[in-house]
Amino acid sequence: MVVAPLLRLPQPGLRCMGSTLYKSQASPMKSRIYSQICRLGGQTAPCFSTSVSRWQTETLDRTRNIGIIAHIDAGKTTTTERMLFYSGFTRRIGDVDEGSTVTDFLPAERARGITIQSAAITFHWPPGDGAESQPLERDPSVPKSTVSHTINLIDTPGHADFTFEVLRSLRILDGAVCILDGVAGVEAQTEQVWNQASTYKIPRVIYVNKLDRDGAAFGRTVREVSSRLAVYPAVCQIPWFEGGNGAFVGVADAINLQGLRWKEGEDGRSVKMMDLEQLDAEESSLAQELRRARIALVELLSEQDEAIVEKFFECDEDHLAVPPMDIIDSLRRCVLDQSSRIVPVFAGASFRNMGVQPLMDAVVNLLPSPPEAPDPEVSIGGVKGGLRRLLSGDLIVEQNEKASAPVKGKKKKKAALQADPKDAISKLQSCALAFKVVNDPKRGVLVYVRVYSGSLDRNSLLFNTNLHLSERAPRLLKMYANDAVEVDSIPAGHIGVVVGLKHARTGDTLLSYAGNKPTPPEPLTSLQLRPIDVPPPVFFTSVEPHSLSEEKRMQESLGLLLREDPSLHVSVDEESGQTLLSGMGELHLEIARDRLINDHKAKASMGRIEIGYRESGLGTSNAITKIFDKEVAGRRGKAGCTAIVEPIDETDVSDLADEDTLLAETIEGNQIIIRAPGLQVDRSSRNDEETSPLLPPGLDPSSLRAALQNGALAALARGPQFTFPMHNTRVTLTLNAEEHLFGNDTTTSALSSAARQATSAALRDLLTGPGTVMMEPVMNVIISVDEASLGSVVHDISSSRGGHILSLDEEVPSSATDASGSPAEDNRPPIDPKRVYAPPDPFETPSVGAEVPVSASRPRTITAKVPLKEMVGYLKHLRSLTAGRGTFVMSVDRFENMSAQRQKAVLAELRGGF
Ligand SMILES: Nc1nc2c(ncn2[C@@H]2O[C@H](COP(=O)(O)OP(=O)(O)OP(=O)(O)O)[C@@H](O)[C@H]2O)c(=O)[nH]1
Repeated sequence: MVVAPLLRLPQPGLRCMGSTLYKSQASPMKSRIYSQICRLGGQTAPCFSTSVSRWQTETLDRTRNIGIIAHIDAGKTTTTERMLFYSGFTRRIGDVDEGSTVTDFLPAERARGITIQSAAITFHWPPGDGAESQPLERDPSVPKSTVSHTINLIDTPGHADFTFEVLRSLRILDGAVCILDGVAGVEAQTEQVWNQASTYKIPRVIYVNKLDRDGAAFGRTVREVSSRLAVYPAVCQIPWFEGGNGAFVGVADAINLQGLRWKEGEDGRSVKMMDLEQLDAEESSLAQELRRARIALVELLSEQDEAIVEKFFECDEDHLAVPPMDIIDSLRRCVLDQSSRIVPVFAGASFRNMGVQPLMDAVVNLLPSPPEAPDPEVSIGGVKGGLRRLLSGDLIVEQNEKASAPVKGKKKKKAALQADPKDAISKLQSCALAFKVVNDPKRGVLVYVRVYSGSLDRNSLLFNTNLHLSERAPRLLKMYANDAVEVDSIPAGHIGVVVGLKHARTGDTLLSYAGNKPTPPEPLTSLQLRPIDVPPPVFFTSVEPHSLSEEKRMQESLGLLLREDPSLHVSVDEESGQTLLSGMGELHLEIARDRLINDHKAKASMGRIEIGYRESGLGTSNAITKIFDKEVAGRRGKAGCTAIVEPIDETDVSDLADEDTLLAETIEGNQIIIRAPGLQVDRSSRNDEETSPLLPPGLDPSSLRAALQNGALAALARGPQFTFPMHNTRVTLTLNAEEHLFGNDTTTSALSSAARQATSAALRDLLTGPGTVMMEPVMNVIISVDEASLGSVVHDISSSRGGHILSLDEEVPSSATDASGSPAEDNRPPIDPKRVYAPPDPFETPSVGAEVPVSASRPRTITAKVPLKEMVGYLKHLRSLTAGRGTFVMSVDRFENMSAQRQKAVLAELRGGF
């Protein structure tokens, strides 16, 4: 029984095995591995000692923080389960279809067979004690996969509704395995996730799975990789089909020039290995193809890597003679070099337990360790750049030079940056990104963190730069799916869990710093690791507790859900008192409902899931002044302000800020401008606090600003005519000290009420003048179909669904597929798939490797803009139009004004119910 790392140099004891099964041999190497397996077989999870003496930076070289990304159903969970099994982490292979997997451990995930939450798991490959147990020096003449590595694996979800879950997980990865379905090839969602990974410059390898299925086409998939993902596929393995077109039985390895054959029906731990001569005897056409694959591989690498060219000449220009170790080194250099565009491709059928161990070797051999990964982007005081540059002081120096001319409305931040930022940076002890918050029924709320610099220690005070508060980290854990071990610190480059945090949410940046101050020195308070913009939620539903006594518990559960997933939003409709939950998609809200009711045991029900329409003004309102004057909780409150509302297109507020501007900010599609002429705000105080001689004691400009902003936001949550939230609306609030401040009676709650009343009145004023309009979410839709169904799908989108077709290309414009909204890849020229090596697929003519077949099954991509309403339930319809082959992805493009006719129809439908 062998769980052998395969993509290594042939070992003396292994090389001679020829066509005998590994299992029956007893080389010294194998018996070492065997004893490890037996030992690991006796426990469900390998144990870390609580002292992390070797869990330090020097072990980082043997650590991989990787993720698996793919289209839904490509086989991520199935492959992960095999990885856990072969590494000795589990003793039996979990099955997605039976609901017994380790990674999909939420009840909702097991029930639906899809991955919803990303789970972080640590295991070792090759089996052993991971990075900690290894000698620090490595023999460079053998592959990295000959020594045990620590793999932190983040399983990312594949459904489009969970785009932000994917993005959040991607941010913390140093490398990724992209799994493709060998039958479906590169699908629309693969492109989407691929482009998201490109945004973060994540080095990747590709694994073509499901090659055991009828219709599997490795060669076609490889060519699609070049044409649709715009990278050069470096074919490292080719599939082994019995007799050329029979059952899938293994792979031929172009790096080591050997055949690997698994036995049908076994758990995959026994692998028959054969060298080229043996392969010639057993499967000669495969051996010939393997030679072609090796030549193509060396040729491709030579185009990008000088070192391999030298080796090639040293080997008398014989492609087959180049040593495997040189090829591995060259591949690694290309994978880590962002400009190379080379992506190694591997083959397998995880469900049949074939191909997973070589893939794990590739993870260790080819993907980067944390220090080799691209410098993570940070933003600090309005500047963006790499974390390593920030820590070395370069980023701040550069910014100081740029910041010498002050910019309107941003004086405070610039001033802070100029106040010896280098000194502040030197006080930074550690910074980490909370990438996942999970409510564990036994352990409480677990905050998964990736530490980027320093070491996050137990009991240290963590400042949350998103929430601007500090909390202590009482306990730290190293996680194994749903098993955990306590540790004293989590060093840079590693992933761990903080238990006991009360506030930290998914996506927050946490840092510890030297000194006893309650907040870190400026500009550290604004440090953000890889911030992401979350687009507005487009579906909503009401949540109702079963009884009044359940209200508190329901709100607590909702609070937890929001910490776990900040792309969910909760609001309360002021008039009806209803709690509304909004999210990115129907499935997103359905899952939230399941989690609330089944996992959090909240006694509540959810209403129908509806589209989140918006409302916007068609012109500018009159200036409306309101004075709030009322006794609240035994205390008189009096304050006033003037509001004007108007529609906007632009979201840039920097030009609107002047000396009198207290706030100019865009929040959720609306702008709030607060002006206070003559308030004489002094920003020069020693403690960096603002003051004004005109404000009553206990009120400072910062609380005045927050109170007015909250009031305006509350009013914007409900439009005057259709009661949908306002969008594309600018509210300008003006506070005149003489008329609107009333000494000690002016409290923050009175100011907030005055702002709310004035804004609401200005919104109502629109109805007697220009009026308002309903807005609807319009989606960027990318549909993948084959040539035969192209016509009917295009017709359906443009005539029945009121969509605009933007393009009918085979190439997908990468920016359109990037749900993060940022341009994904640079504009690199497309790659001609005809120039790419790919082995022939069964039943194809041998020349097919150079020829792209033009047939009815050629994949086509339709890019369109379609109102979200018309996309509800679209998948089912698309499947019926395309004989089950079509897939699509969509992301919010923008909210658009609706025509009077469409508005009338939608309102009638809403009143009458769907
Ligand atoms: N024939 C065959 N089926 C496979 C293979 N790998 C996975 N499957 C099946 O494909 C389906 C989807 O597999 P999963 O592992 O759940 O896919 P996933 O990518 O994790 O899906 P999500 O979690 O929903 O994103 C399951 O029914 C698997 O049994 C394979 O190599 N061959």
